[in-house]
Amino acid sequence: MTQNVIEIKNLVKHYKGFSLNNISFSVPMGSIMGFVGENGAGKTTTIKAILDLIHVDQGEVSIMGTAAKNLSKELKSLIGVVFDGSNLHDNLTVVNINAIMKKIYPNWDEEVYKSYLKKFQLPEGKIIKDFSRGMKMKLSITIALSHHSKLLILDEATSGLDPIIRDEILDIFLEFIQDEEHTILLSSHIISDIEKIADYVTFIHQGNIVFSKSKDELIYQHGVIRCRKEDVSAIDKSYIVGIRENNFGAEVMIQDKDRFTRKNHEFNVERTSIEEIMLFITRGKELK
Ligand SMILES: Nc1ncnc2c1ncn2[C@@H]1O[C@H](COP(=O)(O)OP(=O)(O)OP(=O)(O)O)[C@@H](O)[C@H]1O
Repeated sequence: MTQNVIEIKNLVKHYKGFSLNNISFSVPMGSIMGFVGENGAGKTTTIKAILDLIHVDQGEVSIMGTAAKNLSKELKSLIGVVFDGSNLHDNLTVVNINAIMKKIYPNWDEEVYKSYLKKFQLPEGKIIKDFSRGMKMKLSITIALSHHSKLLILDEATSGLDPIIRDEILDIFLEFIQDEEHTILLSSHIISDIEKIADYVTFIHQGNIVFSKSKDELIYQHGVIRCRKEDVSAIDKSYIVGIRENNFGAEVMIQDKDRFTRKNHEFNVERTSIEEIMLFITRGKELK
C-alpha cells in the first residue's frame, strides 16, 4: 500500500470573505502532487495549514504519519519549504546564509549548497536585497534542496522565473523524486509545469477541492467533442463536464471517455489537457 506523506482531512479555515471548505486530500510518498487553482483559491492558506503556520478552525493534517502540530525538530528538518516571495533577510549574502543554515539544519550539506549556487550562478558577494526576484527564488530552492529534505513543499516556486531556468528547476525536481522516499507538493499557476512533472493533480476552486487525482487518469478519462450547437443535445448529459459555445459551434468536455466512445461512435472525442479540464469545470456553461 502506498504511504501518504501528507494527509489532510476535513480542513476548515475561515477568513472574512473566504473559507477553506472542509478540504481533504493526500500526497503519496514518492510522487509529485501539483496543487492548482486560481488566484485566491486557497493554495497558500492550505500550505500554511499543512505547515502549522496558521490556526485552523477544524480538521487534521498529518505529515509523515505525525500530526502537523506535533512535528519534532528532526521531522521538520526533513521538509524543504519555498514560499512565493523570499523570507530571507535583505542584508545577508549566500555566505552568511550558509553559516546560519548550518546551525538550523542538522543535515545541512554545504557541498550540495555550493553546487546549486554555482549551477544557478548566484553571486557570493551580493546581498539578497540586490538579488532579482528570480535569483531570490533560486536561492530559496537551493536552501530547500541543501538539507537532505525528504519532502519539498513549494508554493509558486517557479513563478517569476524565465522558461529556461524553470525547465532546469523542473528537471531538478524530477531528479529529486528519483529517490522513492522523496515527495513534492508544488503549487503553481503555470499549468504546463504541472503537466510536465506532476504524478497527481489537486485542483482547488474557491476554497473547495474539485478533484485530486492521478494526472494520467484525468487526461485519459476526459476528452473534448467539437460539434455543432444543435448536436449537443444528442450527448448524454451524465458524461458532460462543461460546454463552451463560440461562433462556429460548441465544445463539450466529457468524462468517462472510454465508455462514452464505446457507446457513441458518431462523436469524435479529442484528447485534452489539465488546463482545459480546469477551464471547462470552472468556466464551462452550466447544463440546464
Ligand atoms: N491572513 C489573512 N487574513 C484574511 N484573509 C486572508 C488571509 N490570508 C489569506 N486570506 C484570504 O484567503 C483567500 C485565499 O488566499 P490564498 O493566499 O490562500 O490563495 P492562493 O490560492 O494562494 O492565491 P494566489 O494564487 O493568488 O497566491 C484570499 O481571499 C485571501 O484574501
